[in-house]
Amino acid sequence: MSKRTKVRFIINPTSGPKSRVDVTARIQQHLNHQKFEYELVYTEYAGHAPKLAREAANAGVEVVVAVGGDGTVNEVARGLLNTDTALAILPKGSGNGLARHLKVPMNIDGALRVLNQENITTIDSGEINGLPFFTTAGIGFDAYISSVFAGNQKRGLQTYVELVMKEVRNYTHLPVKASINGNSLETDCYVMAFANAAQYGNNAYIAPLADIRDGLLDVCLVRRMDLVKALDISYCMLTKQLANASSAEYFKTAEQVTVETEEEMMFHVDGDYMGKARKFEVRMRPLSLRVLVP
Ligand SMILES: Nc1ncnc2c1ncn2[C@@H]1O[C@H](COP(=O)(O)OP(=O)(O)OP(=O)(O)O)[C@@H](O)[C@H]1O
Repeated sequence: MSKRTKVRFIINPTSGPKSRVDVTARIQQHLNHQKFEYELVYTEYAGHAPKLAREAANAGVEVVVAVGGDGTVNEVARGLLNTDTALAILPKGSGNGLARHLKVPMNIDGALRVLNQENITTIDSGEINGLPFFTTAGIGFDAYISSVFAGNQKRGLQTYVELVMKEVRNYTHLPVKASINGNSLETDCYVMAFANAAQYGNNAYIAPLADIRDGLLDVCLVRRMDLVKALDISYCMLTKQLANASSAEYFKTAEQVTVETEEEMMFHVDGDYMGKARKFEVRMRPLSLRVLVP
């Protein structure tokens, strides 16, 4: 028998809805065992997955599978950056932005079929204040929502939408100084989203023009918010029209974006709240991660 590909599944037991499919049984049933030899490891705490992924890469494991949502994908992918080991995704979160962008099926069996095909491409990643992101990062309202969502007992899309509807009136813009494509900009900022992939997850397209292999950062700025704009932006996100919407401004850049604020602003990385800062430096790392795609 020819040499089998080594695969490590890194499973976040806390991610996704409570009623979950038995992932290990599905792997046993649907993985092509003639092609792959595999092991399963479980994360024991937040921040464990990068170590588990890097350890696998150093040991010559060819594919590491993130079993979880975008937070888990971020942690696993971080550990694999600039290595020969490829990332695969078994989506188990509520948003699954990177998996959706890459057209990985949302069901475990379909995602395992993608794994079995072993079709690999290389994608960009982004970095905000030195922290890697693969889907989106952002400052302002979306980070505020991720901070509130993190403390919420209930998860899922409905909870998320309810939270956004409630908090959109409570959150207010802050003045920022930004440098984008060599232009200085003094503006109010309700939200500034930095995108590698086109969507936040759940088919909410914050950056419909994003190409994950073009080396470019897509930036979406909403200066101020009111109810009419909130409805327009929601509609445009769901219909992939945000790049042309009057309520938002959209840029693509190959250069570093710098944003400075007097007052600390919250930021997130792939939907996980990261804290506050007064200065943000955002850049791309072109073609820095190998991934399995359909
Ligand atoms: N064993 C663990 N215990 C507690 N937290 C963990 C553990 N393993 C990973 N985490 C943390 O859980 C966070 C959320 O995981 P993930 O995004 O995969 O699931 P989710 O929040 O259910 O999905 P979504 O983001 O799509 O809603 C990760 O960022 C990670 O830091």
